[in-house]
Amino acid sequence: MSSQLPRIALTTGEPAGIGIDISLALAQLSLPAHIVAFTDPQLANERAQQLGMTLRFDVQERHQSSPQQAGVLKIKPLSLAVPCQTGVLDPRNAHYVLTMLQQACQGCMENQFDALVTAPVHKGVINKAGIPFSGHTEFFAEQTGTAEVVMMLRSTHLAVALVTTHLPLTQVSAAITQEKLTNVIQILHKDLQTRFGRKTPHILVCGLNPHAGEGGYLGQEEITTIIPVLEMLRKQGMQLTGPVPADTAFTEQMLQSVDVVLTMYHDQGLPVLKQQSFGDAVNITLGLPIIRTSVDHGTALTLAGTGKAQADSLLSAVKMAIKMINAQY
Ligand SMILES: NC(=O)C1=CN([C@@H]2O[C@H](COP(=O)(O)OP(=O)(O)OC[C@H]3O[C@@H](n4cnc5c(N)ncnc54)[C@H](O)[C@@H]3O)[C@@H](O)[C@H]2O)C=CC1
Ligand SMILES: NCC(=O)COP(=O)(O)O
Repeated sequence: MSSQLPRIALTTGEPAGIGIDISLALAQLSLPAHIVAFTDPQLANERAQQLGMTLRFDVQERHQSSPQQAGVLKIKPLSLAVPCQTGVLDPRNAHYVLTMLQQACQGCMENQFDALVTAPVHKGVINKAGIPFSGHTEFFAEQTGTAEVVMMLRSTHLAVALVTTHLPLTQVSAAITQEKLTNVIQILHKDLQTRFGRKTPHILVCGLNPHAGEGGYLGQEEITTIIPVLEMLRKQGMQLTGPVPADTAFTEQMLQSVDVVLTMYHDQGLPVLKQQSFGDAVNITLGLPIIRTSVDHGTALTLAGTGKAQADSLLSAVKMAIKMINAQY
């Protein structure tokens, strides 16, 4: 690590959405980190005017590291393909978004930055542009040459990790193989130890089927896949409870002494966390060679340019990144 001041690459995401709005809001704060927003300076300027925000833009290819000053946004300039109409998606700007993600990720890999914090992108419009894209999580895994990563969302009350991420429900069962589940639990266990200081992390593992399969009468995946993996990993000293029925996994009693709940698919775990803490939680990609945190919300197109978008989750993502960077100094 070349600097004790955390250096953060901030991607501002889909230009028509609230990513740039919340990045501008973040720049109103003094923060103990060097933060550089990857964005189109003209977009930043236009959106700031629309929002009635007064900010100074410090546009440079490479900035000297310095703590973020309230009222100044450091910008690494990129160019939109076509001007952005606030709230209106345009597939012609999909390459701009992916270039932003790619350059910021590369900056982290080359040690120009200590962490990557992302504002939301719109997965649909990137696909509409003819580019297969399922999410930042999968994109950064590919960019960094990482075979397996784990999505974990964390609020002050709860942490939820996913075995499968952005996958149609019809493909979930087949994707949960013994190998996949083993890799996911190993990454979760290791990163909770190394990045979050848990000596023996306690992972509560949900079943896939109702009632965790009801002894095989409501599905076989617990018997064929989940139970054998948990038994094998317990022998290696991991603290794993489950598979438990997902419908009662999130009761207060079940969560006592649990560090993270591992759910089998996106909508098994995230609605619970978002019901409790939407707008305040942080999305963390585990298993990457770089630190990556993100907001817990999407592009909220109808709020772009209105001043109604909350920047709390972005601030939490930045604070989490700073904490994770400082833990590795
Ligand atoms: N990290 C990322 O890049 C993420 C991207 N998305 C993408 O966002 C797009 C829209 O997704 P939706 O399901 O509509 O979710 P969404 O999070 O954009 O919107 C859901 C609801 O929450 C509100 N909301 C969202 N963020 C808010 C904020 N910061 N302050 C106040 N209210 C807020 C919206 O107005 C809407 O009512 C999709 O293309 C999806 O893929 C979704 C989640 C994360
Ligand atoms: N629901 C979380 C989400 O969609 C964010 O995914 P990613 O773009 O961070 O991979």
